[in-house]
Amino acid sequence: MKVIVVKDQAAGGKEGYKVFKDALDNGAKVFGLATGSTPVTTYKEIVNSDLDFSNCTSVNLDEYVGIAPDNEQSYKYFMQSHLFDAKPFKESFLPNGLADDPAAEVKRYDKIIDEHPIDLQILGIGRNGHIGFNEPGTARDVTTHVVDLTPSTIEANARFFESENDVPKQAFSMGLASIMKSKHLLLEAFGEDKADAVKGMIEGPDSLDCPASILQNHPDVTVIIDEAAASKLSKKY
Ligand SMILES: N[C@@H]1[C@@H](O)[C@H](O)[C@@H](COP(=O)(O)O)O[C@@H]1O
Repeated sequence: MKVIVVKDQAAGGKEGYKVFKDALDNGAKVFGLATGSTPVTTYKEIVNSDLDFSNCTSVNLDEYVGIAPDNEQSYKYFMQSHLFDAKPFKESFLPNGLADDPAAEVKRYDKIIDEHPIDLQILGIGRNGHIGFNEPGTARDVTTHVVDLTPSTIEANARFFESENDVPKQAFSMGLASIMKSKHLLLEAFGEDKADAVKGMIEGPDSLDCPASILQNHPDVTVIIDEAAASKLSKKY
């Protein structure tokens, strides 16, 4: 893993932007995208740049079950407002939170990922080490699936909703096997509440208890963290 420690999230956004730019310059055509507060500064740098994704495809990591794409809490809405409105892609895929038949939706999404192999996948990390919505204990050979969110994730994501009760209890998520197929992975983490998860990912045992520790097995991972998220690492990076 290439670990880059920056002062704060704003500086992390600038580093994240460089990874996207390098990928584009090197011919990347398919970008795996993430939501949450973490990638926001990277998306902002991209929006304020002249990078052009109009010949590219995006494939998002996850979406809440039961939420319509035009609902402000949906990940689709997040992507529109943080990136796509300013930087449209040729085509953009997200799971459909309102799919009538979840099993068929999972198949549809796996087919999309198979047909659009991801060149660069950006990831955040949950406080419990989840990536996408792959919670601790998730098997590593799983592709897209419906996840029952853990109380810790529901509590952490409640800040985006009026109350914790409004947070959906399930989500569609790319699986760990799908994520590991991406050519290059960029994981970002900012703030002290990510320090344990970051330590588990980089220095902890490679274990299902910390889903992000699977990244220790990927040949091309860039990790961008701020000093607070790096504060529990025993080695200097
Ligand atoms: N499914 C998302 C993840 O993709 C994200 O990485 C994580 C961290 O969110 P944040 O970046 O807001 O801390 O939260 C959610 O659960």
